[in-house]
Amino acid sequence: MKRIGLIGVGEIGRALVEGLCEGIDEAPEVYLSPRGARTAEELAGRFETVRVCADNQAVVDSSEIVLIAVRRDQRYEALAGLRVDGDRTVVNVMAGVRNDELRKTLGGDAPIVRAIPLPTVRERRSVTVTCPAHPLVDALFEELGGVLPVADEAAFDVFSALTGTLTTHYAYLASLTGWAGEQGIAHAEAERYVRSLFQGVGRSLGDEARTLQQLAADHETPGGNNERIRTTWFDAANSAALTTALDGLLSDLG
Ligand SMILES: NC(=O)C1=CN([C@@H]2O[C@H](COP(=O)(O)OP(=O)(O)OC[C@H]3O[C@@H](n4cnc5c(N)ncnc54)[C@H](OP(=O)(O)O)[C@@H]3O)[C@@H](O)[C@H]2O)C=CC1
Repeated sequence: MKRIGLIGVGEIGRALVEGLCEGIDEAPEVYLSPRGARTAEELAGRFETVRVCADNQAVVDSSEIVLIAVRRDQRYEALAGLRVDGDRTVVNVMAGVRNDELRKTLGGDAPIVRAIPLPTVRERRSVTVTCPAHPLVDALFEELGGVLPVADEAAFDVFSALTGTLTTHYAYLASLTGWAGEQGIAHAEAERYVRSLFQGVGRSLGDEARTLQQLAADHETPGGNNERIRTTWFDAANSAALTTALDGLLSDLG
């Protein structure tokens, strides 16, 4: 049975513990840092294999894999004086902290793997990008919905940039709803309809036999309404603006 430690039991930490333990017969042992006390206590109360440790070093000492899930600026305090030797593996989930930066803050010579878990690990439905590949860590994320190991942090940054597009998607749907409201449609009706439209998109994305281009083509009548909006709104200028925003984000991540 795996022993997993978690330093930083906040939003993503909770999602990871729930994904690892909820409804699992042989859940791993999970050791939590004491900070984020309310969440840590609640998780330990809910899951038999979850325990809260006295301090962060006790988390390390109890675990084979140690996930570091504090905020970037909290890492100095969280990791001060901590030693993680080579018989353990560290998973760095902090956005914007490269593995070599973390290495400088962390005592010991444990291998460090970077990862981007998303909140849907809670339902074991999220593909997690890791760097570099590591058998234990990749097996852990495989159980949480899948793993996508990449060769270097330059590739990792490209995937990080993609995760930055999620809330824009919700804002786009809210804009569609707002536009319908301006045409006199009741907000609740517009929102219900937009949600239903795009839940259909979500389901069709699960059909991996068709490429994204095929899915778009299959939903579009030549000369029809979808083609009209795609070509008049998502035109060359709009597409170039998206590329510029992603390029800017990528260069800041690097
Ligand atoms: N939220 C997300 O969807 C994702 C987040 N991440 C990354 O995960 C990290 C955490 O994000 P998120 O969960 O949203 O943040 P939260 O603020 O929700 O959680 C941070 C947790 O760290 C705890 N903490 C602070 N200082 C220490 C310390 N010295 N020792 C132990 N624990 C400490 C906090 O405890 P207290 O409440 O007591 O201050 C809190 O529980 C970030 O680096 C973020 O970039 C990565 C992928 C997705």
